[in-house]
Amino acid sequence: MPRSAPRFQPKGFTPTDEQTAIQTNSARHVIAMASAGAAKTTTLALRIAESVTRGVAPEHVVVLAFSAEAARVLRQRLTDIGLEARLARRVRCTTFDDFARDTLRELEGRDTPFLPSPEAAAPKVRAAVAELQRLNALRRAPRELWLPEHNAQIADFLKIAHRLKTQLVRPTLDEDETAGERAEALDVPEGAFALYRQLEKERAGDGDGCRWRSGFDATYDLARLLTDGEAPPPPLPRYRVVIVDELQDMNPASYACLEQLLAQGNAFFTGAGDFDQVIHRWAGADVNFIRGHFGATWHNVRRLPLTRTFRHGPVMALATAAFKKKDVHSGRVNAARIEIEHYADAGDAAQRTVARVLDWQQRGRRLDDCAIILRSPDESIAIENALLEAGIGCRVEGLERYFLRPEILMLRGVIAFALQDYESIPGVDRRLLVLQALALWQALSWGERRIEDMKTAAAQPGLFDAVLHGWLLKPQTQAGRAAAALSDDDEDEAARRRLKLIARLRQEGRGDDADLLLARQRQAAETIAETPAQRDARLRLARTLEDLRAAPADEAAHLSLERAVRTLDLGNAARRIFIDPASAEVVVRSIAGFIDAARRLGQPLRAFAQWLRDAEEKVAELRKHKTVLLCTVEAAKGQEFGAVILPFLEEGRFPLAGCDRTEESNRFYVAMTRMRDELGLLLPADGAKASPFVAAMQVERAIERGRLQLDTMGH
Ligand SMILES: Nc1ncnc2c1ncn2[C@@H]1O[C@H](COP(=O)(O)OP(=O)(O)OP(=O)(O)O)[C@@H](O)[C@H]1O
Repeated sequence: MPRSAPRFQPKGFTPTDEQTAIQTNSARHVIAMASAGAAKTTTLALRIAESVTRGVAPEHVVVLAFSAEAARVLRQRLTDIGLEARLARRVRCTTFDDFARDTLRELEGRDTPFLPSPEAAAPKVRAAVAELQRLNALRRAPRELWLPEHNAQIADFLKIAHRLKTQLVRPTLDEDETAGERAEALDVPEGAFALYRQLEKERAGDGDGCRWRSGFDATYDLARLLTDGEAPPPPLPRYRVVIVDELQDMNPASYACLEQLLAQGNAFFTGAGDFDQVIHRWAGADVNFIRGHFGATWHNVRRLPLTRTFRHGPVMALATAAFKKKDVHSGRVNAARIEIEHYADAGDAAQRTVARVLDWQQRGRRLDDCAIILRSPDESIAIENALLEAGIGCRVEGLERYFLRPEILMLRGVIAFALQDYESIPGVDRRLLVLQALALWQALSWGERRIEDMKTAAAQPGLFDAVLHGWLLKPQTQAGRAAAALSDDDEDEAARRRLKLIARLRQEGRGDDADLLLARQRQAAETIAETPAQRDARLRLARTLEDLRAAPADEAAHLSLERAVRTLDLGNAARRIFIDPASAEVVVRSIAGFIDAARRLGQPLRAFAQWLRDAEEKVAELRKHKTVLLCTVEAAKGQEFGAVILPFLEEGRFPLAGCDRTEESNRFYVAMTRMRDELGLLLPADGAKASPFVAAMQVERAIERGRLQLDTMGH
C-alpha cells in the first residue's frame, strides 16, 4: 500500500478509510473526483494537515481555487479539523488569478492596474470599440461589425473574451488567415473577435508593459509567458505541496500555470472535484478537458474515490445515485424528506412554493436556511410577487429582482411616458436605470455626455418630457451622435476650438472658408444619422405611446402591455441587442412573466404602475427581516441549505430548451444536492410536460430503500 498510518488526527470526526487513503497517500499526484458533499474540501484539508504534521513548512504549501469563496472555505476548514491556527495561517490559500497576478507583479517588478468588474473594464472596451469603428470607416469597404455599446452587450462581450482567454486564444493571426476565418473557427461573431484583438493590443501597451488587467487576464498572461517563449520559462515560486479544489473548473490557461508550478517545485499535487458539477462552460470549464488532458502527461498519478456524502441522508444519496448513475452512499444518519407536488400553471407553482416556505417557517426552521433555486431568472417574477403577497422577504443571488431588469425597466419607462406619471418610478437611481434601459432598447448611442444628460433628467422628473421629445422620439443627427460620445469638457473644448478657427479664418480674410465651416456645422446638426434599427425603434416607440394614450383608461394593463410589446417588437429587438441567444430568450420570457403578473392583478395601467411602485417599497421593507433565498443554480453552487425548493420542473424550463443536455443535467444535480434535510420538487400537473430529471431520480424507490437503510442503521 502506498500509504502509512496517519500522523494527523482530526478533531470532532473520524475520517473514513477513503479519506485516510487520500490524506496519507505517497503518490506524487492524487486526484479525487467525487460527489457533492462527499467531503472533498475536508479531505484536502486533511491532506495539508498531514503534510504539515510530517514536517513540511506551511509556507511550502499552496491552495489554488477558482473563487475567493472556495479559497476562504478551505482555509477555514484547516482550523475546523484541528490544525493549529498559527500553522494554518501560514498556508497560502488563494485563487488562480490572484496567484497569477502576484507572480506577474514579482516578475515584472511593478503593479499593473486591476479592473475587477465588467463595469470597471467597460470604458476600456468602449475606447477599443471607438478605435475599431474609426479604423473600419477608413477601409475601402467598411465591414458590418457587431460591436458592443451598451452595458449588457459589453458584459456579453467580456464573457466571450474570458472564454477565449481560458482557451489561450492569441490575438495574432496565422499567415494567410483572415480575422473573419479565425472568428468562424472560434465560433464567435467577427466583430467580437476584432474587438478582442483590438482590446488585447491596447492592453499590451506600446512597449511600456501591460496597461491593465481585468478578471482572468493575469492567468492568461502568465500562461502565455510560460508557454509562448522558446527560452526557459520564468521562475515561479517553489512549493512542495500544491492543492486544487473544484478541479472541474480547470481550463487550459490555468492548467498551463499549474503544470509549470508543479514542474518547477517538483511538487506533490492533490486535487478534488466533481465532473458532474461542470456548469461554467462559458468560462472555459470543460469536462472533456479534465477527462482527456488533466494529468495525462504526469507520472505516478493515483485516482482515488470518495463515495460517501456527509451532507444528506441515504434517501437523497440514493436519489442522487439514480440520477447520475453513479455510486453515492450516505455517511449521515438522517431521514431526508423529498416531496413532489403538482401545479396547474405558473401562478399555482408560485403559490405552492410560498406555501412550502411558510410551512418550513411554521415548523420552527430558519427562513434563511431555505432556498428557492431557479433555472432561469425570468422564473422569479411569479415567485417574487407571491412572496410579497404572503409578506415574506427574499434576498436574491445570481439574478436581479424583476423590476430592476432592463426589459422591465424599459416597459416601466414606456408606461411612465404614456401616463406622463414619472413619479411612478421612485428615486433618482431608479429613474436613471429606466433611462439607461430606454437608451439600450432604442439602440441609441451612449457616450459620456449622454450619461451625464441622463443623470440630470433622472434627478428632475420634470425633464422627462424633454428627454422624450428631444432625444427618444427625435431622429439622431450627425452632430448629436458625435456629441453623445464626448464629455461636457470635451464638447466645450471642441466648440471653443471651432470658434477660434472661424475667428482666425475671418482674420486671415478667408471668410468663404469660415462660412463653409459654419454651413457644415449646420448641416451636421440637421442631417439625420440613424441606423435602420434606431429609426425602427423610434417610430415604434412613438406609435406605442400614441396607442397607449388613446386606450380607454379602464383597459386592463395586460391588454395594453401586450399591444405595446407587439408594437415595440421587443422579441426581435432583444435578439438584436443581446448576442447571446439565451440572454435574448430570458428577456422574452421575462416580458411574458411581467404581462402575466399584470393579468393576475387585473388592474388598469395607471393602477398597475402604482402597484409596482408600492410593491417595490414593500419589498425593501421586508428585506429588513429574515429572508428566504431566491437564487440561480450557479449562485447556489458550493452552498447548502436545510430546505431546497425547485419550482417549474418542466421539459423546456429545466432542462432549459436550447441548452446542452449534459450541462443541464449537471445544473439539476448541483441544485438538488444543495439540500441537507428537505427537498421540494414542483412538477406540472400534465405528466407529459414534466422534467425528465425528476423521473431519473427514482424518488419513490430512493425513499423506500433509504428507509430500509435507516432502519438497519437503527434510526
Ligand atoms: N468523516 C466525516 N464524518 C462526518 N462528517 C464529515 C466527515 N468528513 C467530512 N464531513 C462533513 O461533511 C460535510 C461536507 O463536506 P465538504 O464540504 O468537505 O464536502 P464537498 O465534497 O467539498 O462538498 P461540495 O461538493 O458541495 O463542494 C461537511 O460538513 C464536513 O464537515
